[in-house]
Amino acid sequence: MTSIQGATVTITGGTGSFGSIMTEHLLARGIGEVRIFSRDEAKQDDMRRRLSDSRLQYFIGDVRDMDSVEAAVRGADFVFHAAALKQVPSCEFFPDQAVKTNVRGSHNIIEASAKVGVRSVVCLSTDKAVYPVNAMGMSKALMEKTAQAFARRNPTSQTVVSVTRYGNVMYSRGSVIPLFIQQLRQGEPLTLTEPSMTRFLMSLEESVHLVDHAFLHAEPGDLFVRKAPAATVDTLARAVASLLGDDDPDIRVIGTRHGEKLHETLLSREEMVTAEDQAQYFRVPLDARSLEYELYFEEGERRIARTEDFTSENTARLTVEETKELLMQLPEIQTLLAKAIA
Ligand SMILES: O=c1ccn([C@@H]2O[C@H](COP(=O)(O)OP(=O)(O)O[C@H]3O[C@H](CO)[C@@H](O)[C@H](O)[C@H]3O)[C@@H](O)[C@H]2O)c(=O)[nH]1
Repeated sequence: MTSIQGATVTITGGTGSFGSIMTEHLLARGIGEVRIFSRDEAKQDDMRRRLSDSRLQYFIGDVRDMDSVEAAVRGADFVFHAAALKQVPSCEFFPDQAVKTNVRGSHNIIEASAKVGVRSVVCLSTDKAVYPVNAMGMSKALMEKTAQAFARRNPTSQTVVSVTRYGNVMYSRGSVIPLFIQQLRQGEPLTLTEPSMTRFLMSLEESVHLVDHAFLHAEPGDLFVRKAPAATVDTLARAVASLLGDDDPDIRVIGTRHGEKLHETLLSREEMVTAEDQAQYFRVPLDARSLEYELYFEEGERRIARTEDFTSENTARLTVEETKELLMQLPEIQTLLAKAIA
C-alpha cells in the first residue's frame, strides 16, 4: 500500500486535539475507516454528532487494558498512537499514572498491533522526552525506547513502529494561547511564567502531515521531527495580544511551573549525528547495533563532539510579526478575527 486511501486506521486518544484533527484529515483524504479509541464516552458522542460519517467507528477502551486495545487494532492497517497523559503538572503529581498510560499503554499498543499484523504504528512523542526533567517527558522517553526496542528485537516483523516527536502544538487544549486569549478578553494581565522561555511552535495541520509521512515512509524504529521555528513566551504573548488589537498588553510574570525547562530540545546532539535531512523533517534511524560493541569500535561515533543539539534556543527564532503570521494560519484564530470584524 503506497497511500492511506481506503485503509483502516485506529487512532488512540482519538477524541483529543491531535486525534480529532487527524481524523478529519484522514476522512478528507479518502480513508476507508477510522476507529476512534478512547476512554471518554461523552467526548466520543460529541465527535459522533459533530462529524457524522459512516466511516467512523468508536471504541471505548483504555490503552492500559489489553483486551480493549486488541479489539481496536484488529483488522487495522495503521495505528496512530496519540493517547497519553500529556499535562506536565499532573504527571509531576502522579508519575505512576504516567508510567501506566504512557509506557505500559504504549507497550500494549505496539504488542497488540504486531500480534494482529498492523502495517505501521506511529507513536506520538514530545520534545519534553529529550533530556527529560519532568515525569511526562520521562514517561514519553520510555515510550520512545519501547518503540525502538520493539524494532530492534523484531527485525522481521511486518509491523513498522516509528515515533514522531513534536514541540508545542499551537492552540491545543489547555495550552497557553487559548489562555492568553481568555485573559485578554477578560481584561486581565497576561500571565507569563518566564518571558525569555522559548518553545518550538507548530500548527496541528503541520503536525498531521508528519504522521502521514511516517505512516508511509518509516523504516522500523525511525524517529521523525519537524524543523520547527520557535518563539519566546514574551513574543508569543505580544503576538496574540496584537492580533486582538492590543499592542501594549499588561504583563504579569508568575515564575515557572513544576518541571518546566527554559528551552526545549527536539533532537539531542547524539541524534543529530545520525539524523538524515529530509527538507522539512529530520529522520533519525534506529541504532540497530547489537550489544557486541567491540564489533563497531573501528567505526565508533566520533562525530558527536562536532554536533549541537537542535533546540528551541538555536532554531529559527520568530519575531512578533512572524509569530502573528503563523498564528493567523490557525483556523481558531481566523474564526476569532472574523467574529471581531463582523
Ligand atoms: O500562564 C501561563 C502558562 C504557560 N506559559 C508558558 O507558555 C509556554 C507554553 O506553555 P503550555 O502551552 O502550557 O505548553 P507546555 O507546558 O510547554 O507543554 C505543552 O507542549 C508540550 C510539547 O512540548 C506537550 O507535550 C504538552 O502536552 C503541552 O501541554 C511555556 O513556556 C509556559 O511556561 C506562560 O507563560 N503562562
